[in-house]
Amino acid sequence: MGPYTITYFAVRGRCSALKIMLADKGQEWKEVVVDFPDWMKGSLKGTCVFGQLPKFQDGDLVLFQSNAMLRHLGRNHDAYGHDGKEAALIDMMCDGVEDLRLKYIKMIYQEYDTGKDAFIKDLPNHLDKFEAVMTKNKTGFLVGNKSSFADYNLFDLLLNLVVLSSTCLDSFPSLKSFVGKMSAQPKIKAFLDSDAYKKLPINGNGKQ
Ligand SMILES: N[C@@H](CCC(=O)N[C@@H](CSC(=S)NCCc1ccccc1)C(=O)NCC(=O)O)C(=O)O
Repeated sequence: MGPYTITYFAVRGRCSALKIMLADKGQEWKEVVVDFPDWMKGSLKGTCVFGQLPKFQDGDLVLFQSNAMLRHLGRNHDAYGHDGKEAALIDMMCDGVEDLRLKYIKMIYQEYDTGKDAFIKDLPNHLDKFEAVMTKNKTGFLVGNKSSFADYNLFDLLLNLVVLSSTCLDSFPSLKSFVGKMSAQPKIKAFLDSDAYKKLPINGNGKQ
């Protein structure tokens, strides 16, 4: 696999789950950081399948859609379950994470001042679904007995949510333990402690 190149804006956004997974799998990658004014000129945008970033290159394979990138790495780095049934459940959980991520993104970019408090108030109604799955599975992962791309996606989103509301996991012990264990994984810890990660804002509008 590889070499890997990630082309994105100078934000964590939709690429930090991907990078956390790559780091945990001991992989290296190149980054092409796109300046927003350059992006607005349209030459790169016109080459993107959906007119958007991130763009992910794995050798001569070029992918768009951040969840497709996670699935591709899941297939190639033993993070897509032990069989078709687990793979289907992992897909389901990744789609569930995407639903919550989209609500988060909408609040951050479109409704931060008027909608932040309501979002935080409603958050337990979403976190309790992931808490129930994590608790029922008993392994410390969403599905099966090893980390999948859905776990990296959830972990990244939970890190953002804890920045937004530091106490949001206090009523969810399985999720809190999950974040603690993932954060303590040596390769993940090294990446989260790196300047490459820390120097980037979570979102593109300075809100978090
Ligand atoms: N379904 C896609 C969504 C990709 C996406 O939304 N990309 C955004 C960036 S990712 C994101 S969280 N966007 C939120 C707002 C934003 C825009 C530009 C820079 C940073 C953030 C983008 O390319 N915006 C520029 C454009 O559409 O011309 C995926 O999962 O990759």
